[in-house]
Amino acid sequence: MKVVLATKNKGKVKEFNHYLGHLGWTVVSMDEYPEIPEIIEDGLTFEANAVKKAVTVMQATGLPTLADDSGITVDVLDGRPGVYSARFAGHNAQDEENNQTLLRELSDVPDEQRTASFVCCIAYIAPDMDEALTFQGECKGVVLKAPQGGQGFGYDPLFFVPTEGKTMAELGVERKNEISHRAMALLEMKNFFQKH
Ligand SMILES: O=P(O)(O)OP(=O)(O)OP(=O)(O)OC[C@H]1O[C@@H](n2cnc3c(O)ncnc32)[C@H](O)[C@@H]1O
Ligand SMILES: [Mg+2]
Repeated sequence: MKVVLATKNKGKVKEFNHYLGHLGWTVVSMDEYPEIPEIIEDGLTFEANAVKKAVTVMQATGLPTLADDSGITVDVLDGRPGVYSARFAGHNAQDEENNQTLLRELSDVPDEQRTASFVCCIAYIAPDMDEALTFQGECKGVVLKAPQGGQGFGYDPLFFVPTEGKTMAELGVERKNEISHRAMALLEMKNFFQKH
């Protein structure tokens, strides 16, 4: 299977390539389609944004397309930043700035109240389909008070996974792709395609 991966996030590209490579899928990067304009992620849910990204890129390329919308939901912040995770510190914010914003918002919050989840929705659509398929995944963790680890991307250095005894940034792509929110959504997708 040949698919376009509708993301500009290099960390996601690495994880998808690693996972889909094992499945024997051929992945075409968005770099090959510089003419596709920026997609405004104005959905109120991960699903709405993932579908919007997948549909836009499928229509522009005429190829089967996968998109991912994801983020961190922090319990004590009533689920924020959620779908706004990429823009927590403002439009076009860097990972480092978003992480600083998260640490600041949680500066007075004790350890036992720093629980959070990483959430991922993957959308798949091909030209012959009426609507996108979507697959969800979630991974529970705790937001640390300082970053730990140098792998991964985004909020990974702050996201401690109790069952692993490590942050996501300490796991490496192989292990992250077995336990992360993205891995869970990819597993759902893999199971679907094995049955259909
Ligand atoms: O929209 P695309 O082009 O795919 O790339 P993006 O980085 O803007 O991706 P999103 O809109 O889905 O925003 C996701 C946000 O959540 C963060 N995030 C998502 N998955 C993550 C992961 O596995 N580890 C750490 N942070 C993650 C990521 O850093 C962004 O700030
Ligand atoms: Mg985005």
